[in-house]
Amino acid sequence: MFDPLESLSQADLPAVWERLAQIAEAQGELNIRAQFDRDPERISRFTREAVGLKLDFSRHAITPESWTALIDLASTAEVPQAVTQMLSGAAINHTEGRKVLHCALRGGTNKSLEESVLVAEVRERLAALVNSVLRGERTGFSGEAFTDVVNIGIGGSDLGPAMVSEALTPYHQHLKVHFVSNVDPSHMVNTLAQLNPATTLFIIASKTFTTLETLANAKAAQGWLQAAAGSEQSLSDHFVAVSSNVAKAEEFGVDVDSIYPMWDWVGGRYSLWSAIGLPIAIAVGWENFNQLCEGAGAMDEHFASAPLSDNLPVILSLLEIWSVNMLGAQSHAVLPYDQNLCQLPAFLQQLTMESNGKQVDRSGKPLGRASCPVVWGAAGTNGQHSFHQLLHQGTQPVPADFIVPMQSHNPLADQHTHLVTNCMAQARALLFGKSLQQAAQELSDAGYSDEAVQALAPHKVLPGNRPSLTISYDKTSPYRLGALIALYEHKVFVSSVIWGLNAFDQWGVELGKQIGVEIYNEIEKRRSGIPGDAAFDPSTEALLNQLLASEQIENAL
Ligand SMILES: O=P(O)(O)OC[C@H]1O[C@](O)(CO)[C@@H](O)[C@@H]1O
Repeated sequence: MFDPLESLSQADLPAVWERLAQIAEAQGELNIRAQFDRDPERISRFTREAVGLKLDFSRHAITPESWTALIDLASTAEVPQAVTQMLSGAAINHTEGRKVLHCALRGGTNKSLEESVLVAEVRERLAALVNSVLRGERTGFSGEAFTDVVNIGIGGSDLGPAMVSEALTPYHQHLKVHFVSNVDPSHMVNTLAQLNPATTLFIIASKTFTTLETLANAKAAQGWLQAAAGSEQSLSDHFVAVSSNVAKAEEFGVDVDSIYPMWDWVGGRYSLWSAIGLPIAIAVGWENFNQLCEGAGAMDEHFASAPLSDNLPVILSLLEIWSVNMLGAQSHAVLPYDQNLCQLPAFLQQLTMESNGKQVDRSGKPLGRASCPVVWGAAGTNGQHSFHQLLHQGTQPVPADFIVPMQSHNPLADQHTHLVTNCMAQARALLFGKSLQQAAQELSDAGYSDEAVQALAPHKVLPGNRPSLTISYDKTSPYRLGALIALYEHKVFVSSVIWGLNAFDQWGVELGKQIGVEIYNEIEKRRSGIPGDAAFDPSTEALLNQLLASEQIENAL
């Protein structure tokens, strides 16, 4: 198994890790607030801007000394060399022998790649499809224009397109886009209940075209349409497929002219820029989809060329490394103060945790240190009325990313000002907290007895000193969103280089799929009275028997 990143000479890394550990130990729990008094330059020292995204990381538990050592870590890990390898098309996904070229889908920093030709061809076909659907030229079996599009896909073939489509709601054209991912029949049934078969277009999105959930849902869609159209009608205009497995899509029954290829050098969770982004392009129109890709392309340029200390993805990664490996953070909150970005945390969960949730290094040896934190979050201000309690008073500090546009697409009275001020207030409350003395003073000012003050005050203490950063920008436009997503994609890559792991495979998801097939086959046998030959653990057996018994009860009714 050839690994192009083996050429990185990271021999001095252990010494830099050691130095970081010493700094962290000497620092202890850094009083972040005090750093602002000590260093009047702190804001400018720890704020950077690129592609219209302003990153203020002055509220993280870093000092000029630890920051210099962190930059040294990125440099000693040869991050710039790894970036060059990725962008030039080296097969850095070495466990699958694949290149990692999602950047080539959005212009690419390396225009001479042979893959760019393929990208251009497919984009031309996609633009034609999007325009014909939006203009009502491609029609369904009744000759009526499509009004609704259902994307059937899961994981990377769902989360990115669904998140972006919702994020860009203000740019929507006239077609409604729906997403069905779960094999739970309720997802498909609930979606179809709102739709007219004659005017519904389905996109079957699956890189492999072997994913159980997607194939089951695609079959259900075929049945639903056929039942409505009658068997003599051709349904070919109702189906489009996106896949790197064109033969399988054709075998399924999709017309070859309606199959849009992607390639094994695009990872599923990095694929929204490929034909997998088709539902986005139909939702917002081709020009806006292009803008999304251009914003990402601009972030690629920044990533490839900015010095480490000004490089936004590198900075996000180093803050993650510091928080996880030196301060012991086990989770990371993402808090977009933009309702349209409410699916961003779910998207970042797959991007981050499927990429870096790994325990061995590139050569298969145990990492020996923590890797990816648990990523979670929700749109503000909703999260404030739910889990922010834990952020403020829980026993584990959770570094938080606040993401906030300064302008709304929907000016409505003073609501956007309230939204942004809440974002500012949360970051400030996390940092400053409330001391026991302040809590006691507030209570006695409110007229509580001394006894009540003593009893209540500890419950009202917020320790503060909890790290956060802010990414602020003008407005959630396609271009800005493209840059934001690419920022996080590259952050994940930088962390993987520093941890020394492969961010682009996902072997951990396979075992559950295999066992699922074994259990399903066993159920089929037992249902048809054939004695089962597989023996599972008692807990699985108990559930399996419960399922069969409940089917018998249902059948008897
Ligand atoms: O696009 P496909 O091949 O259907 O895969 C869907 C998703 O399934 C996974 O392989 C995980 O099961 C993801 O990596 C991927 O995004």
